[in-house]
Amino acid sequence: MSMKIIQVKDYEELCQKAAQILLQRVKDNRRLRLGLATGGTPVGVYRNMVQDHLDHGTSYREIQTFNLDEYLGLAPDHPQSYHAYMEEHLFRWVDLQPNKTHIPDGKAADPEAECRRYEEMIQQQGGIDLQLLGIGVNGHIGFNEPGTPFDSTTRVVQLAESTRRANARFFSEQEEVPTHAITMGIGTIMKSREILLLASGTSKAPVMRSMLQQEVSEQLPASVLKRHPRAQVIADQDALSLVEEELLQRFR
Ligand SMILES: O=P(O)(O)OC[C@H]1O[C@](O)(CO)[C@@H](O)[C@@H]1O
Repeated sequence: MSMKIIQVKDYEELCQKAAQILLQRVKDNRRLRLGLATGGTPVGVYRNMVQDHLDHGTSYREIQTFNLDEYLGLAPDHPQSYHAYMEEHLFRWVDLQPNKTHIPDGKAADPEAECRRYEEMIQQQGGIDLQLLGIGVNGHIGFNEPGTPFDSTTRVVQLAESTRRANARFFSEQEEVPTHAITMGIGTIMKSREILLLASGTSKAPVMRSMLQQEVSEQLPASVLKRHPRAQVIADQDALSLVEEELLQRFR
């Protein structure tokens, strides 16, 4: 199977659909190794998972999670760190075990060593079964900006200015947005057995068109998913508003 697109009406439906797929995998495999993403898009997905946990008691006790990335220089308790984001939106509400949730340490004394440790730990734990992804307006996945080699692994990267601008909304000032991050590489992401990418809203419409239209290229990191044997994209009508119906048909 090659990359498939699930088209949904709006953000709410996107979140329901994504949560439904994640929950199914969690129920099928109590020891699932789940790759998690941050950013605005997955917030509603996590809300649906929390609601399901409260309503139906779906348990995460044996689940391991691996986050894609973390800002360099932000301690876990910094309010804009991805550690804090995960606590706020998911970890504190469900029964995930703290020793089974993994996020790169943005405050590591030796960031290069931290990257090696993180990459090795993922592979030692058996690799990721299902990786959740968002997409940046420039096509980045994780913090893998355009030009990232497809065989890259976990490493320190410099953020593109467009990424820092897009994420400035979470900080009080643009200057506070870190300039660097630790991110899984494209190679790390592509080793996942299954991938689920989410795209919502008109700001993602141009990049979604490019991703579907253009050849696979390191200039558009998310395009690599067209080479993954089990990748699905859930996108709402706004995100697909610039994609011609004929092109969409090829990914159904
Ligand atoms: O969901 P958003 O906020 O549009 O972000 C898209 C992507 O950009 C990032 O937030 C990084 O800039 C990723 O973590 C995310 O997947």
